Amino acid sequence: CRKEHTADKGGIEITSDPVESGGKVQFAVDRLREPFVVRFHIVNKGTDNVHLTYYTALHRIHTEDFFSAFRNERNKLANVHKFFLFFFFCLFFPPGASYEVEVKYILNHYGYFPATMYFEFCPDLPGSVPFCIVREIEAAAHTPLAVELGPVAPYKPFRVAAYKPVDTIIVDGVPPDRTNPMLNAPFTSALTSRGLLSCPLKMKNYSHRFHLLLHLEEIQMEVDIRKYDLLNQTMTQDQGNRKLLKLRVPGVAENRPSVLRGDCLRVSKSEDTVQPITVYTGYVHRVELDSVKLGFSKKLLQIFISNMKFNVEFTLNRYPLKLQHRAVDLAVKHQLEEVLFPSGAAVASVPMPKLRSGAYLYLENNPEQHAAVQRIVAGSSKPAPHLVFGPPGTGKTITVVEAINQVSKADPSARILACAPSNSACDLLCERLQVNMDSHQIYRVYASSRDPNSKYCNWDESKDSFVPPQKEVTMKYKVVVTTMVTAGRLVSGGIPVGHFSHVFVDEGGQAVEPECVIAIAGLLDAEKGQLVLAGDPKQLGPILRSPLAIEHGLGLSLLERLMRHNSLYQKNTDGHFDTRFVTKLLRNYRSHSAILKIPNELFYENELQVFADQWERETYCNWEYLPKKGFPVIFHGVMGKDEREANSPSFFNVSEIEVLIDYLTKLMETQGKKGLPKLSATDIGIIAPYRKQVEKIQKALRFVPALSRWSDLKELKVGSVEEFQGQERKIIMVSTVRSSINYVKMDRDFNIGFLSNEKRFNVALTRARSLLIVVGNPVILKKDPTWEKFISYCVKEKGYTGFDFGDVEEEDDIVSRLATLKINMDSECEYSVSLSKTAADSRLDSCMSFSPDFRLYLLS
Ligand SMILES: Nc1ncnc2c1ncn2[C@@H]1O[C@H](COP(=O)(O)OP(=O)(O)OP(=O)(O)O)[C@@H](O)[C@H]1O
Repeated sequence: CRKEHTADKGGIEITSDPVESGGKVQFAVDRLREPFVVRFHIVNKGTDNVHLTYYTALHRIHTEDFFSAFRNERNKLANVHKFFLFFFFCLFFPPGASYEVEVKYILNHYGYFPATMYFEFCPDLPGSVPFCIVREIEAAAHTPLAVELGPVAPYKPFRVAAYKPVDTIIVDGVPPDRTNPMLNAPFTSALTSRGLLSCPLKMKNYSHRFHLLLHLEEIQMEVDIRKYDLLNQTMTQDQGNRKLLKLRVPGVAENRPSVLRGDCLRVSKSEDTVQPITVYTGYVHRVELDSVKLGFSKKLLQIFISNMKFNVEFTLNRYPLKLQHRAVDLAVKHQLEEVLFPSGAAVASVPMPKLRSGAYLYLENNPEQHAAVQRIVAGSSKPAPHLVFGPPGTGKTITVVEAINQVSKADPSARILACAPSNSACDLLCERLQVNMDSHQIYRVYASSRDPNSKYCNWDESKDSFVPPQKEVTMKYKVVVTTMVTAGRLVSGGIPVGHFSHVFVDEGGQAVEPECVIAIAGLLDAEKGQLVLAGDPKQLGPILRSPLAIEHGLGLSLLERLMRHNSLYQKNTDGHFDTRFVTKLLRNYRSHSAILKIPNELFYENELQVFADQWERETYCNWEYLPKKGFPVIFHGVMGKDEREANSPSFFNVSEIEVLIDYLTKLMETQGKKGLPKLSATDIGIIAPYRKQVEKIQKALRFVPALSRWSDLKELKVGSVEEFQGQERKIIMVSTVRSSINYVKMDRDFNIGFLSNEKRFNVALTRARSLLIVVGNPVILKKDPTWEKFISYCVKEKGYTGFDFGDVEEEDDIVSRLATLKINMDSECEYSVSLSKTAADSRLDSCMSFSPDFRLYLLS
């Protein structure tokens, strides 16, 4: 369809200066606010008379930025137009005649400004049908930084291999040391009754139902992973270890596909066609940004030569799934009914203890937090779990940390397991625990794929690697911190049931129930153990692939299930929670009220109260670069381009990075002046939804000399929303990247990006204490109702700056014009449209969003 539109036809030929390629005229504008001219030469090379009936530009650039002049061959100015209007006239084109259209670009901002030129012609013959020729224009204004960050190679997507059943011989490879061999057991369960899925979850059907849901999820994962299979790939010998082969896997850093150390891939030589085909399994020894290092059998290494082509199949890592299957079985075996389906019957009345002095005893200023810690120390909900829930920044993690501290002080024999779904959340727990507890008492257990950053952990210096936690060593520590999945290793390692008197789970809303149960079943005593779950169901939840598993409740965390379906955790008739079981926190100690306003309105019924320290939250209220003093939120509108490079599927947007770097430089220049505090790189966090953008931002941080004045620049955290869940920074910058509407569906399908994901929006926008800067394309983001609220709020409060998208009102003018027109499209489509106002609205709205392909699609 696009080719059809951009093709010359009817004898008319359109060339341009700068020269177009494939219907696209691309050029860079060196200086802002200076005109750049694109010339279109229209020649009738045919034998018939033709009329140019109208031409127009579809775009959203401010009218002052873009206008055209129309000249005939004697260079006389025929017409000067400002675009954003449709031009109707009838220009006679006899054979051999030529005209020139000049389009002048004046860019006021750095960024990427696309437009589509649309010319319509009609042959001068009775009954003839009009036709159109389209040219796309892409104007870009970039700083040297953007040039440095631009694509290293044009994007070339990987070809998806079609599945063909073949007869194979498998040659096993060499796994890395200490890989748990408990992987890839055969898929056993028979998918039985639908009834099992439709009846309510009970202890009786607990394991069966979760086995079934987990298998449904696994089937979908199997289907999804096939999409990443690769054809005709070469591998290289690793320079450091010649026994390993390196394979490029673009997207691996973004879990597309998800590959971890110890996983295995299957490769076969592309030239092998005679069956049975030999398939070599390679074990992943190391995952890098866009490649993996694989250990194969000698048999492959002996025949390996460079440039040898391979077909590659990814396989699913079943380890976390197997642990979840085992956990739900153990839950039944160890009769955890009063923990997972508490009735409250066995709850004893216990006195509230007096708390000992501790680092976080400022919790005394908050009666809910203080009481929660007391109740946890007393074990007042036992054996039922105690839930701590509340919106962002209300001190859930601090309450958990202080409760751990107080429990360990009150009972020297207490042994505590502290878990969270992600490593970053576990690291935060460790960091905060160490404020008040002796580091010798805390043991951080890492999975083998992690870098060590804690002194007391399962890192073996002599082996330069993580080792499985030794039972005797682990049991000596008062507090063990690990992710829920890695907690499964404690069960495998033989830590006895009841060793841990307490299990604390932070960010409990982020894990599916069987994942959470890994840290409980086989570890916690069903009667004497105390489980504490903290989290916020409105923040990031579990990531699942199977629509069927989601439909039947696998997406519900244990925390959320208890809150929704168990009366102990619901408000009683007087509208209050039973505080023996539930603590609801509502005082936000983190952020300025302007930062919280929209999330509070959208997700928390305005219940959230601002309690953050006044000096801290208002630190940036007078910053000279705020669009409005007193409102420490900036939405900086950027007309960027979401690009990809080489064959990585991940996106980046250099125009947004330029703006981020500009703000960072301004923050650096102004720190310590005019009442602003000195800043360290750890005070700032940058959130981006795609791995490539994270990588490019990190590169930009190294590129800008001014920023090297921050000696701890490496500590400036750049990461995904998932990596920021539970975290906070004085200043948070968010780069939304998305600038083309036609990638939005992809975001939804792969569960990436910011759009169409309220929870990600909520987490990203509630991390800042005193300054929040969001950089993005308002026109695209506004299509999402949540973002539309936030952007309108920023505009209304005068926190909006950057590219002027205020022309949207003017669209109404065009829409009304359109509405009155009968538009004849090209002969292929052969339809005349009389647009109604509403139809025109939606058509034009879509036309005006920046994707050229999409606009062309609509035109057709
Ligand atoms: N009672 C309190 N008084 C003063 N500051 C507090 C209090 N409780 C928590 N804080 C501070 O508030 C901030 C947010 O706390 P915390 O990270 O525990 O919140 P959270 O509810 O876990 O947040 P999130 O939902 O984002 O994970 C921290 O800086 C913490 O030190």
